[in-house]
Amino acid sequence: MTDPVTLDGEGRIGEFDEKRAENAVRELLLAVGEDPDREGLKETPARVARAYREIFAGLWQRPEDVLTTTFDLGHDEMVLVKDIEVYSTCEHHLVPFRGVAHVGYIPSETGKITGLSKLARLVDVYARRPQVQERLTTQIADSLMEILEPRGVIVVVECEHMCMSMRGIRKPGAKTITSAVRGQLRDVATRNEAMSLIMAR
Ligand SMILES: Nc1nc2c(ncn2[C@@H]2O[C@H](COP(=O)(O)OP(=O)(O)OP(=O)(O)O)[C@@H](O)[C@H]2O)c(=O)[nH]1
Ligand SMILES: [Zn+2]
Repeated sequence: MTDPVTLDGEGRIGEFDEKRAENAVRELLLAVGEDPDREGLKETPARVARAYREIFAGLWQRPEDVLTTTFDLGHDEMVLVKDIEVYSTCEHHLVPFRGVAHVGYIPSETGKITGLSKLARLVDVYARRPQVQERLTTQIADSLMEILEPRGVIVVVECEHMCMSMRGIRKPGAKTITSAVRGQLRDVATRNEAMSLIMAR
């Protein structure tokens, strides 16, 4: 099965090469000293390839593909969706990092807003790529600024990185918090209001 040709975030044309991923997983199993032909592993390369297709699906999506529904409601106060679950993949070790994202914005003068679920979809577009948390955070903020032209944006991401928990420094529970703030949300009072909403449990 091959994907239809799609555009990735940078406008490149391409497709996920499932066969190549499958071969690479088989090679990896051999490299770690496993037997990819033993009963339990026979289907694993194909399974992992399908999983990678899903985990990295965001490479073939653009933010404008998901921020489709916009309305001009004239609402000019802050809109904030918090605790959006994030599953992403650390580009250094190809292991997961997971946590939550909080995404807020103050609509444009005309009150251009988007569907709430679209903010969560936007998080997924960028999370489903090989990532670092800082880039994930700024990409969400910058694409919202570009597409909704709001007066301000705040994005806060809190994640635990498996590369710090299950290997290396082995510090499970350590959380990394990153933020990106644009436009009017840089004003101290507005930013503090957003942060108190985000931090309230
Ligand atoms: N800034 C940033 N660093 C990350 C992120 N995910 C993983 N890292 C770090 O990337 C670094 C890669 O460091 P290297 O020294 O090249 O790799 P390494 O030898 O495996 O490092 P250790 O994890 O310290 O064992 C590590 O310090 C990771 O903690 C991220 O989202 N943002
Ligand atoms: Zn890592």
